[in-house]
Amino acid sequence: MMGAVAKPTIGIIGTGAIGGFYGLMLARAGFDVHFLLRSEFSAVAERGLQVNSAVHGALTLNPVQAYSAAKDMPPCDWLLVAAKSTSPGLAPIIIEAAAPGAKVLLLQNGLDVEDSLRESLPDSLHVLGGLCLICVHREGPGVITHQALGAVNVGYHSGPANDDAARMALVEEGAGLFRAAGIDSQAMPNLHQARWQKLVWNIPYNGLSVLLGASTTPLMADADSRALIQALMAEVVQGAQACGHVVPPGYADYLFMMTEKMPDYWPSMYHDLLHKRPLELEAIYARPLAAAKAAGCELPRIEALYRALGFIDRRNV
Ligand SMILES: NC(=O)C1=CN([C@@H]2O[C@H](COP(=O)(O)OP(=O)(O)OC[C@H]3O[C@@H](n4cnc5c(N)ncnc54)[C@H](OP(=O)(O)O)[C@@H]3O)[C@@H](O)[C@H]2O)C=CC1
Ligand SMILES: CC(C)(CO)C(=O)C(=O)O
Repeated sequence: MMGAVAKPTIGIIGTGAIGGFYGLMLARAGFDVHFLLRSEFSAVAERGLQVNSAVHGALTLNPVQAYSAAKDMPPCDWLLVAAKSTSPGLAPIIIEAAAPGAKVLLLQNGLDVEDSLRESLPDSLHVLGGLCLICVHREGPGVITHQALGAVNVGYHSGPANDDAARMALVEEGAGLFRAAGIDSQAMPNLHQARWQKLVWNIPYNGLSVLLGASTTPLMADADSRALIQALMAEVVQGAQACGHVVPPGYADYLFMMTEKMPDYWPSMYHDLLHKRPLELEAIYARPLAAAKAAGCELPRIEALYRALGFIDRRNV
């Protein structure tokens, strides 16, 4: 008789909107999920996590296996890293919570976010990237609003898997966790390319929400902001292509139309502005600009947006 396959132990590093939402969904699906928190630790330890979802209804998880220090967490087979790309010192935390040969899945926006983490992690750990196509934000301590979408697409970055079959097996294992929790998840054969593609949305909307103080509905209702969004999207496509990546024809138009159908949405960068947290400018703007420049491609509109955001970010203390 075949023995039952043990479910992996999952650690959430950074239980905010993304970590809280996916962690809660995985825990409710029966996975053993352990949540690392910082400012919201006491609230979540006392009252649990709550997700008010326009897709799944009102969901709660109480009690929560909550931790204020990684050293107290059990060794985790999968670590879902959902702290912002601006959060310093994640590598030692990950190392403390990782089981031998653990899979570290970085659920952040931006380009090359895995590269900087990889440098500080032991070779024995796998690093994967997850692209979250979702609209979630923190409403209050342990309370998350989920407005729309939800998929996580997974790709392999680096680590001990030394051939395509081994890498794809791990990607499928990661995608399988989300699917088991009722979340759509596709395997991405080229993580770097997929990160460029996601920037076609994040570069215009994240930055313009901060610069113009506007959510997606007003941005999509005004002729000037529409033109600006489309011009910025076209530059991201140009940058991706200069770096050798394929962006399918019509992809920017598809994202533009998708945004028209989305409920009114404030991108996560706007929430950072509001709460006086650092903006994710390095990952979402500086790295793509530098990569395009190195490939001989100037992106003047994105550069102007980046400089304006830098000004705002430095004064937002
Ligand atoms: N929100 C969204 O809809 C989407 C977000 N993303 C990306 O996902 C990533 C996460 O975003 P989001 O969930 O919105 O951000 P949040 O600010 O809601 O969550 C980040 C969480 O990480 C915690 N954290 C940071 N550093 C540490 C640490 N050292 N130890 C423990 N906890 C820590 C924060 O704690 P504290 O409470 O102390 O700040 C916070 O709870 C970003 O890269 C974002 O761009 C991608 C797609 C959609
Ligand atoms: C809104 C959406 C779906 C765009 O890709 C998103 O995932 C984000 O805010 O980063």
